[in-house]
Order: sequence, then C-alpha cells, then structure tokens
Amino acid sequence: MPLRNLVITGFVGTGKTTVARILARRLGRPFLDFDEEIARRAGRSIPEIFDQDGEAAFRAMEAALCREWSTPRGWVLATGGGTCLHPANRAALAAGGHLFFLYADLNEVARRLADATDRPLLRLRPGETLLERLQALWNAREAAYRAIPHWVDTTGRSPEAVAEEILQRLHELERTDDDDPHRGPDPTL
Ligand SMILES: Nc1ncnc2c1ncn2[C@@H]1O[C@H](COP(=O)(O)OP(=O)(O)OP(=O)(O)O)[C@@H](O)[C@H]1O
Ligand SMILES: O=C(O)C1=C[C@@H](O)[C@@H](O)[C@H](O)C1
Ligand SMILES: [Mg+2]
Repeated sequence: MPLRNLVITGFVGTGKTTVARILARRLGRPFLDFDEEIARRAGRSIPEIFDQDGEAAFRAMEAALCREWSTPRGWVLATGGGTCLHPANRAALAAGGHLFFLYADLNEVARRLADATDRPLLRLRPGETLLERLQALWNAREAAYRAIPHWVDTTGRSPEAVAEEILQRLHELERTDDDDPHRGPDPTL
C-alpha cells in the first residue's frame, strides 16, 4: 500500500508552496504545486487563465487535479488557497492523504504579499488596502476552511519551523493512523 500523500493547504500567501517544498526535500518525496501544474497544463499564468477564461474555468482545472490526487501515492502536494473550500475537493484529497491547513495573522500575510502581483483575487478595489482585501476574503471563507483538519499557525515562524512542526504531527498521525478527515477543526483553536 503506497504512503498517503502529504497535502499542504491553507489561506492565500501563508507559505503552502514554500513549506511543501521543504517538506518534500526533508522526506525525500516528490512534490507537486497545484497552481504551477495548472499553469503548466494551460501554458499560461494564473492571472491569464482568470482573465481569459474566468475563475470558474480555473476552479474546474483545480477540481480535476483533486480527483487525480484522491489516491495515496506518497507525494507532497501544495494546493492553491481556494482549492479546499469545495467539499468535493477536500474529500478527494483527504481520501488519498493527510491534510494540513496553514494560516497566519492577516497583517503578516499582507506584509509577505506586499509586492506580489500574481494573485488575481488580491487585486484591490479603488481605495481598498491589501489588508482589507485579505480580511474580506478570510471572512467569506473561514466557515469552509474550518472543515479542514490539522491547522498550523505560521505567524512569526520561519518556513523551516513550520515544516518541522508538520513533520512531527505527521509522524504522530502515521503512528496512530488516526486521521479522520471528517472530525472538524483542531479543538485547541
Ligand atoms: N513562514 C514564513 N515567514 C515569512 N515569509 C514567508 C513564510 N512562508 C512563506 N513566506 C513568503 O510569503 C510569500 C508567499 O509564500 P508562498 O508562495 O509559499 O505562499 P502560498 O501559500 O503558496 O501562496 P498561494 O496561496 O498564492 O499559493 C513568499 O514570498 C514566501 O517567501
Ligand atoms: O485563494 C485563492 O483562491 C487562490 C490562491 C492561489 O493559490 C491561486 O490558486 C489562485 O490565485 C486562487
Ligand atoms: Mg502557492
């Protein structure tokens, strides 16, 4: 039986790609970033896909990837920030892997993303600040995110420290094999 995948999901800009890369290196496992894979398959950047085909087309490509990754293959996967909002995507990824959800104080996310231009959902409306945009996105999504197990706070912590915590929690999950994806958010939150 192949190892379950290790799926790093979370809010936009919380370090999914960065942390998952570190984890893949530390575990010696192959790595796939969903956003990079979607851009590669489309032969276009994510902003171009959103602008030319619309968000729904992007979400359909994301859902297709989730279905492809619903079986255990021992990979480390980084999802996009909106991937696990959809219950069917969440269920597919949880069927093949352990999910960890990264989050951070939104002031810190805003600092990390201050110069980023490649996230279409963070385009500012007139007069809006990045922090306000992030807060609006978080408010709209928080209830759906809470259905994802195993939250990891990345606030004030290096990507290496976040990866280390996930490794320790993963070893514990693999030891007890007690990862019920339906049991809801971490009760310590
Ligand atoms: N723990 C951290 N501390 C400080 N900066 C970080 C941390 N993790 C990631 N970063 C920085 O924040 C930015 C966003 O990181 P990254 O692209 O890995 O986030 P993401 O969650 O994959 O974003 P997206 O939702 O767009 O896929 C990058 O500039 C990265 O170097
Ligand atoms: O939070 C989101 O919905 C997104 C996050 C990015 O990772 C990309 O998947 C895309 O920009 C959408
Ligand atoms: Mg990413």
